[in-house]
Amino acid sequence: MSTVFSSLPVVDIHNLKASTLDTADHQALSRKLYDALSTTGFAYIKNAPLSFGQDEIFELSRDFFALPLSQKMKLAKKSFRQSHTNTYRGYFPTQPHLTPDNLKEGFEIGNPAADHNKATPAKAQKINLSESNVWPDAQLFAKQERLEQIYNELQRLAANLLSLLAAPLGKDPNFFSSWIDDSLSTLRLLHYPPVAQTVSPGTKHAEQAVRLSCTPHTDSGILTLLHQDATGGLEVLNAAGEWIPAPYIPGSIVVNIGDLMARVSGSRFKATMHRVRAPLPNPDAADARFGRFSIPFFFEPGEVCSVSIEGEEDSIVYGDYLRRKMATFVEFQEDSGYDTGTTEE
Ligand SMILES: O=C(O)CCC(=O)C(=O)O
Ligand SMILES: [Fe+2]
Repeated sequence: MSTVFSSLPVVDIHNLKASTLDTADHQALSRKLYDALSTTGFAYIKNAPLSFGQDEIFELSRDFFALPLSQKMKLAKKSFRQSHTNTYRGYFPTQPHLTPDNLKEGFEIGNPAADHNKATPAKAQKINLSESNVWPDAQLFAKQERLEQIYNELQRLAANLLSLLAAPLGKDPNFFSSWIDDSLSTLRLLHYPPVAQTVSPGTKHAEQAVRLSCTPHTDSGILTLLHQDATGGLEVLNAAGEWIPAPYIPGSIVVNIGDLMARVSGSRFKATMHRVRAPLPNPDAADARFGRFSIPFFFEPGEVCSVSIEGEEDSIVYGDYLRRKMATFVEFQEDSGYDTGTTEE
């Protein structure tokens, strides 16, 4: 359980830019991050060493989602288009018929440098966790290479943050190193279309009238690095049961802990519940189809990585853990509502 916070801590990580951190700076930064993640489970980080900013990453994301649905559906995962071979990476459309309070479309990519020919357990399973990425035609979307660079930078940043956390957790400095090999991290572009806020008759409490586009959840994995646009709507649950807004702070990204990392840390790190309020229609927007955009990067270990859990004798094989979790994710349920046989739209 997190603490009774009323705002989220901000941690300036400009020191990370220095290639060799002096020990005192390193320890101070480790401590600040540790304090944030062991109380609220969430923090804004500022001055991250990234080559791209808010404007670039969201322009790129808008370009993707502005593609016609027929083009995006060419990249749809097999659960939406049975004739497709991509089971894990690619596009998922909104599913208003299944989840009106989870109204989002997304595009997911994995490690661009992964060796897809390597034999992994995934090949024999329904969902291939190590499959290659799928991309729109380059004439329609020219940003594949840039997105791959962004993936690599976020992966490096997550690995650096993890290495800062090893010492305060009392772990060996290389404790997280094996998690980087063949990592299954996911970069997920998300778009939440605008939703008219209709309050059902008889709704007494403001809380019941809240329209959501992402239902309350904890992230399942290790560490999430989230870029969000300036629309607002992300809220984080404190220990008193209050939803605390986590609006965009210019120049920041949000970092939060997932369930597995909470276990690895012997519950010292908190995997805190969060949700996203549905964005309102904005008649002044340049494109009225657009509501909110966000880009979580989920840092994840490799499929065969053995993750040791504090206080538990047996370690967990990450791929097995992920498959069990995925059985509960709506984007991975078969959705015949989208399939019109084998014909492409
Ligand atoms: O869109 C957001 O701000 C949060 C998304 C999120 O929590 C998730 O994808 O796990
Ligand atoms: Fe989340």
